[in-house]
Amino acid sequence: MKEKIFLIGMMGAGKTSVGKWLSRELNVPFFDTDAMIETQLGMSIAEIFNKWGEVYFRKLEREILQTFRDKTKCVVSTGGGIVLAEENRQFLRSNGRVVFLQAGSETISKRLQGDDTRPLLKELSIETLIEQRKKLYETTAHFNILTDADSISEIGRRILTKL
Ligand SMILES: Nc1ncnc2c1ncn2[C@@H]1O[C@H](COP(=O)(O)OP(=O)(O)O)[C@@H](O)[C@H]1O
Ligand SMILES: O=C(O)C1=C[C@@H](OP(=O)(O)O)[C@@H](O)[C@H](O)C1
Ligand SMILES: [Mg+2]
Repeated sequence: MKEKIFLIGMMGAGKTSVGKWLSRELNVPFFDTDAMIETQLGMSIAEIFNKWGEVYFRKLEREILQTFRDKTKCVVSTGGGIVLAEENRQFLRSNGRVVFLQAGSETISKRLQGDDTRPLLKELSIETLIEQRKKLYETTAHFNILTDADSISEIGRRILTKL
């Protein structure tokens, strides 16, 4: 593998889990944009949304993404809303291989049941978010992978065959 791999897709699609698996398999560093933001501020994503709001979070997210310009081989799991900014969509496509992890709303609801770490779900339904973002994920990614029926390692292996 010569390049950076960016995982995009809805919350609960498995970006963080599959990204960790891929980085272990490929023996390259793993990054998660949400974890990087949390470390930078010393606050959880939910706390950042609560205290500073989504607009500020998106600014941090854009800045964090830019730090990958100078990095080489690695796996990057992004936050589900990274594609909302045109600047990020362009950056992702021109700086690595972009994989859209796709999951249906039922799968996502099941996976995120009882989860209180994703503040946006308090305001918007999963269906609405999919509706708003599906096209953006599709046009940003080099290819997509359906994740509803497979385990994390199976999804990881399917990505490896397509890279
Ligand atoms: N393919 C899968 N099968 C079953 N559970 C999964 C799968 N992918 C992710 N999960 C579970 O769904 C939840 C959200 O996964 P996560 O990797 O954090 O997704 P994302 O980073 O895309 O929001 C976690 O509890 C994770 O264990
Ligand atoms: O879809 C979104 O807008 C968000 C997804 C989250 O990341 P995951 O996709 O890893 O859950 C996190 O960045 C934040 O809660 C906002
Ligand atoms: Mg994640």
